[in-house]
Amino acid sequence: MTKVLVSDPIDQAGIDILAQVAQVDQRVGLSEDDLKAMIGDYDALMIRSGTQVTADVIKAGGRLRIIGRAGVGVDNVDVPTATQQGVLVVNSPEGNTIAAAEQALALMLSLSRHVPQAHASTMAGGWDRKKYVGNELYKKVLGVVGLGKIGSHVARVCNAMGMEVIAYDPFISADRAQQMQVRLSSLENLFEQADYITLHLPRTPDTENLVNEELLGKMKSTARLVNCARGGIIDESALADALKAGVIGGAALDVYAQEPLATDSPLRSVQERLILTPHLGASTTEAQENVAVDVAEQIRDVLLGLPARSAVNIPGLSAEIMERLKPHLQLAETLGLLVSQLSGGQLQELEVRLQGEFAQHPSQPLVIAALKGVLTSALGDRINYVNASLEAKGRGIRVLEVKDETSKDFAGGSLQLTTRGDQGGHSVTGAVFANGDLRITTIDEFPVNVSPSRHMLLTRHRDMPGIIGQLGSVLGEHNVNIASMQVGRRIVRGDAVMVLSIDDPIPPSLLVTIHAINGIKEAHPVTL
Ligand SMILES: NC(=O)C1=CN([C@@H]2O[C@H](COP(=O)(O)OP(=O)(O)OC[C@H]3O[C@@H](n4cnc5c(N)ncnc54)[C@H](O)[C@@H]3O)[C@@H](O)[C@H]2O)C=CC1
Ligand SMILES: O=C(O)CCC(=O)C(=O)O
Repeated sequence: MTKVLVSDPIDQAGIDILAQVAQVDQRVGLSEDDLKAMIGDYDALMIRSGTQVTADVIKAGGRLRIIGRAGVGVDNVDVPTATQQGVLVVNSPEGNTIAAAEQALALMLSLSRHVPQAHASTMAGGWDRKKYVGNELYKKVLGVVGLGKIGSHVARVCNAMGMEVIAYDPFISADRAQQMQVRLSSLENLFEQADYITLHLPRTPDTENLVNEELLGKMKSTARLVNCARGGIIDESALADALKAGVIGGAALDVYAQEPLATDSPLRSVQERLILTPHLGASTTEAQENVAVDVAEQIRDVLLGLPARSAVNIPGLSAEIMERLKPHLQLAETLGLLVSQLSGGQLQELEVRLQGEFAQHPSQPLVIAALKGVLTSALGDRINYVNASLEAKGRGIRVLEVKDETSKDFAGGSLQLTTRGDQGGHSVTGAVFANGDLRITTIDEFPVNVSPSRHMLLTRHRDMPGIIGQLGSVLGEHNVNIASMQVGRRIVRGDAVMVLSIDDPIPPSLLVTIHAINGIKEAHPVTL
């Protein structure tokens, strides 16, 4: 029975999708130890930001195939360990973009018009119209740090509100910024010039405490800072001090270095000019339904053996590419399986050569598929698209990618895999024919035209009378049925290869007999 554990509150629409293919257990509020004890029974885990999916949790998930994060940030998942263990991590990169952007806008407006403070004062019986005089956003300078999905939506809305928008994002081109009517700036400049600063970047080792005492000191004394991105990007003690000393005009935070916010956090001692919300950026009905459906659909698809559209730990392998390149990926994996079984021994290098039209496809997914095939013989089910590159690297296998657009061997091009290792090397080529059929087109230097089949026997032998007959007899005597047979050779009575598709695997004792046939130089049973 396929089982999914849901360990954070998830919209019912997502649960209904998961229930189409699995037993769904909802257990909110588990400790790390509880999770470790339970995870071994589950094929998938669905979370929001509340669950910490640590390395130990992932390692305890013996049959865990996918972790779905109903949201953007995967900083509560140990992604490197998931990758190493071959566990796919998916998220919902766009489901809560608008919600988070609107939370930042709500906080900016709340800061400029003192909405929470005025509300509290009025509820307490007051009627203070002087104390809560605010400022307009119109014609003010907004500094956006991180001009990605959320940052650019904030920029668009604020442009429409008549603000001048500047941005700092080292990964965005000036052209792209210009299209959004945003002027790029240095981080220091932005902090000096802006009346409002809003953060929309990820928390990484580079961005931790990025907004520190020094940067806060550059802000105008009237300027206001909003963080709806991630806690830990702002040094919270330095911010508390800056607010108390009037170094900056105000701040509004939705996210914190430690969540829930510690009772003794220095932020709690700031009396004025600070608005705090408990990580509500994604908490709209619409966003929660979007992310739940988006991630549940991906979990369902992966459990059914289909690709996920927003995989975090398979770079370059989107669902769209998986679908478009399906036969090509199958070919790469099949050739990988084939060449690794021909090669044996310790592999040191794999060359992936994309020839003719093949060279126009993105190479990274094809390389990953080839590596998956190559490593399957050694690692079986443990290897998948998630961990293939990492496992290859860990084994010291050098991967070379070659694109040769000039090759004209087949209309759709061809793919060649060549191994080099302690037992020499082998090379196989294949193509995808118009109807999606896969063909093996060369084995080492010999041309062949073979459809891959589950069990095969490949020999390298001297091209001389009697060998084919003898091999056929030996297989017959051992009750191994031959489905098809083909010989490839370059010169008469030189070396040749024989490719047999057989209905049954070759037992080891039979292989010894085959090797003993005069003229047979190599014999490789292959399972694809
Ligand atoms: N408060 C909440 O509930 C929510 C928070 N988030 C958080 O919001 C943040 C932004 O999310 P998206 O816009 O969807 O991500 P995104 O990936 O579309 O954009 C992030 C941008 O930050 C930029 N960036 C990276 N390093 C930077 C640096 N050192 N300095 C400046 N810019 C840098 C990137 O180039 C990118 O353009 C993420 O941290 C995400 O986890 C997202 C959704 C809800
Ligand atoms: O699940 C949540 O409410 C948090 C959303 C969030 O921070 C994210 O998607 O990165």
